[in-house]
Amino acid sequence: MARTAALLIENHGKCSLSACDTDESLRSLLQVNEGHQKETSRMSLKDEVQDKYRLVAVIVFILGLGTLLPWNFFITAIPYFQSRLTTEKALDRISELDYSNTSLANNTSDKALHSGDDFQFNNWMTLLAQLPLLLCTFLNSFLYQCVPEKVRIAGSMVAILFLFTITAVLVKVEMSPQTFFDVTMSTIWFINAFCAILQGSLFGLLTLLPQTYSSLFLSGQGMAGTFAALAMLLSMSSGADHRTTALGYFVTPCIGTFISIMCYLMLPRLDFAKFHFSKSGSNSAKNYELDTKAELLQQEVNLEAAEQKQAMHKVKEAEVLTGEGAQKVSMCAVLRKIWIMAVTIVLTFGVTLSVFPAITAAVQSGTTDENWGRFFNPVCCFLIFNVMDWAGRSLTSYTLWPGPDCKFLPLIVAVRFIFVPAFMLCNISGKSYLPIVFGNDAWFVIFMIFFSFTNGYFVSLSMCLAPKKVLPHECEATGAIMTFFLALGLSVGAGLSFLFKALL
Ligand SMILES: Nc1nc2c(ncn2[C@@H]2O[C@H](CO)[C@@H](O)[C@H]2O)c(=O)[nH]1
Repeated sequence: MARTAALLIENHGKCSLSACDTDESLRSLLQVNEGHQKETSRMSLKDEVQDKYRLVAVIVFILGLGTLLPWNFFITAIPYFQSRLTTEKALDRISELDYSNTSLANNTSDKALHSGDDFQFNNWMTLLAQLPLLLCTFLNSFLYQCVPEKVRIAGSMVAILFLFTITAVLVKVEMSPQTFFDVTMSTIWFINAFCAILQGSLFGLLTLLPQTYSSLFLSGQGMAGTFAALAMLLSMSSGADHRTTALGYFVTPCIGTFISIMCYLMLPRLDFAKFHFSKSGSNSAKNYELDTKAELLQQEVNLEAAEQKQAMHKVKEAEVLTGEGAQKVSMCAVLRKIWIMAVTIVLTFGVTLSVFPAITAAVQSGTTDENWGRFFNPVCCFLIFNVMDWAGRSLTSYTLWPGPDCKFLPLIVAVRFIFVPAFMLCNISGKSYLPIVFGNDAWFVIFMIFFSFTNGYFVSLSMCLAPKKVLPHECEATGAIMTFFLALGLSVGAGLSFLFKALL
């Protein structure tokens, strides 16, 4: 190992010397070489600092779950919001009627109850959740320089907790449907704005931890939807009345967010996190370089003599790359390399959000079984979506088909557009233009399984393949660009949902 370390230092010198010949570059090269002694002790320190009991891993998973709680708890509760808006709107209309004409009263109240979506709640909710995500992802890229990370993360979580508490309290407060709609939409806007700042800041923090922790964070995000669907099913099966059920349901994310805050506050106390977070922003590029070498060195210990040659090649490659790291990263150059992945994620989320949840949540069971009718939506729409979405994301741990060089990926993903008419032709009441072709519940379940699985798979695939198309020093920029396109895809889909709803 010592011999390899010496070779590395020698190599580093040669490589960097050929790459740079100005005084400044030579000075920085000397600094880097001076740092090699520190590097060796850092490497041994890294060996010692372990994630005890995998506590940091668990906390990162919970934080991931916490970031997508707001979006998932709001979409899963669509029937609650609609029932509140619909019933009260219907009552409003009934009170405006001339009660001497009973049959008219019956007809109109029936119509009002069935029109259900007078406020276009699903569409507005989707749009007002995703637009702040897009805007605040932008905002966070400036905010991170002037607002400390602790304030952004802890502040956002406290704000989310406060807004969830308001939502839970509102369950028991009577108000006019219009006021209820306005207050709910404002809550959705602000809760998702804070959520975007939280998500962006946590992604930034995660770059300081080993890569497996980013996967755990994404996994936690994937579990948030399942958590919300299970919370809904549990509160529904408690047998309590509608309002108490909704109250129990909205108290769950309050507890979840509180636990996330506690977890975040615990994080800097853990040695493993302390060690990684001590890397300051300015040092992170250098530390990345050191980490890469430490990992290469560790790998080499176990290599046979023949394999060592190959490993040295890898080291040289890393040296060349870190040499280039000193150069400025051009966003346009990175975008040119990853545009296929960017288009893929926009198309995937564009198709998904254009029907989920705006149209899928309006699909009803074709059976007459009242009990199944109540559970149809939380189970067949939300639980299936979230479990299969998570399964699709997980599959990318085993395969990354069709690989980073496939030029047809956007075309393959565009095939998912077929799900849009498929869902539109399902059992949705009150349609004006389209017939019900897929009235059987089994059709909806089959569509949902393929729709959600491919969503999870292609989202994760594009996020995993993008960094493979760029050099290591361009990875951070790649992450930022992909996060922007992820948010863009969600917003485009949310906007399209209005069009598809109007075509029903
Ligand atoms: N990563 C990420 N995915 C989101 C966000 N909002 C909605 N989604 C995804 O949108 C889909 C529909 O809920 C699921 O795959 C969610 O994970 C967000 O803020 N971040």
